[in-house]
Amino acid sequence: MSEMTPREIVQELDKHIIGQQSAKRAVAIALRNRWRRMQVDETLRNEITPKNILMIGPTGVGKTEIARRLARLANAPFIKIEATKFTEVGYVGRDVESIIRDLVDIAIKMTREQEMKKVGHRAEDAAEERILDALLPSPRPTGGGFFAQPQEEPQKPADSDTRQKLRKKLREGELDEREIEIEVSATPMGVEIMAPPGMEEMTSQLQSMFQNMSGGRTRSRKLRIRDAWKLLRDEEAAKMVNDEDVKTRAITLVEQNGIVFLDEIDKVTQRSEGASGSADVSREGVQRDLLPLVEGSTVSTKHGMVRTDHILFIASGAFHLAKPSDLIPELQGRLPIRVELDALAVEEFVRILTEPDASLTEQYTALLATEGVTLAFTPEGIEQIARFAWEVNERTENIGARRLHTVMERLLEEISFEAADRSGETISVDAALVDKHLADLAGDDDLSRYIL
Ligand SMILES: Nc1ncnc2c1ncn2[C@@H]1O[C@H](COP(=O)(O)OP(=O)(O)OP(=O)(O)O)[C@@H](O)[C@H]1O
Repeated sequence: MSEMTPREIVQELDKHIIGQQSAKRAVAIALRNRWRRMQVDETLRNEITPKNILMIGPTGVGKTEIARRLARLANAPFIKIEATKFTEVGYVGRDVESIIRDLVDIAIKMTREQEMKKVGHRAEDAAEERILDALLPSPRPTGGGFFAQPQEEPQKPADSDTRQKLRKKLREGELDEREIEIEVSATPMGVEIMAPPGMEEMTSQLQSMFQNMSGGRTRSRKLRIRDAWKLLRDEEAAKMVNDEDVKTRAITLVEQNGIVFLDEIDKVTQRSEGASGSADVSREGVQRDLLPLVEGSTVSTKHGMVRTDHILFIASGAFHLAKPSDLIPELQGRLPIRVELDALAVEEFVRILTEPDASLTEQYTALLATEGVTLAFTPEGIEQIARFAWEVNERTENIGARRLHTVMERLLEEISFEAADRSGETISVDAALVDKHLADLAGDDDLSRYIL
């Protein structure tokens, strides 16, 4: 659990997202409240539910980015889902509980990766032994035991001279390209088991039944040592990680720390674009379906039951036509914190291009540096890019900061293509260069619509 104070959280978010202070503050408080909740005594703790957030703002201004970065800071499992997905043809009636199931899958993956990292060193040692065993015939008189299985040996034999030499070479990477034959566990059968809704727990039982049937079988593979090493390391790490532990921890992680980002919530209100007759019913139906999740219910997943009471929900929408008050009252009540995000103008675009960690200009500069080309952005050049992106947004469709990606790609297309032949050059991205590459698009709305 993150122990960062709201101020620290906002400072961290500032490294990636320009402006939008009230949204940053709201999510920072929500995160800190989780920590606070864990400090109060247990009876009270169970009563305290998160104050969910409704983010209101046009597309591409950082709503998702704020939530995603927050999740990363908090090491929280995170899922983004479009509320409208549940109104699509073919999806009608698709149970919204799948959001939680997907979130649990994400948490399992996160937890397993963390656990594998923890046993990393031990796994690397074990992999090294197995490679040495494959390189050196086993010292024991076991007949054809060329591929010894160290995990079954009660004690490690002392290194012989040759083994020591090989170990040294192996560590220095001298043997990387050499081929060896190793025994690896046969990949589990490609059986994907789908259980009917509500009976997801059955899937994991069936899955493990199938896995037992394939029962620890191995097959031998010929691989370069470099590849074999990775494979064996992962295999050893997987053996050291306890799946049941991972499951339990992942479920706790979801229950206590999970974040669900519900995008386009405004589109499932009655007043949303193109709303008519029967569509209204299904839109409101989606809100009704979502309500139990947000209010707190138990969802059955293939890894176990998950309570949703303490999951943080961040709903978001542009609310151009609909208003938050068009949501069903119960849902409005469950999204008590309202924050508005501002539309972005030229000034913000300039900052987005240059200030965040790994900003777009930094990314392109680094990419072209690999070709020996130095990109030098001048302040006027950046200003011009920002202005251009803003104008296209105004004239065609406002897609917020996303426009910067398409504009930058277009601007640097020629340079990217030729970079390999221009090693050693320094290219100044100034106002003149920006004009030269983008001028033909500047006056042509139709062309802009297609290209940018
Ligand atoms: N204020 C900002 N600062 C830095 N980058 C931003 C900002 N706003 C948007 N971006 C960048 O623009 C892209 C799109 O932003 P984001 O996904 O947050 O949009 P959004 O507001 O959630 O829109 P939508 O509701 O359509 O999903 C991201 O790559 C993000 O990095």
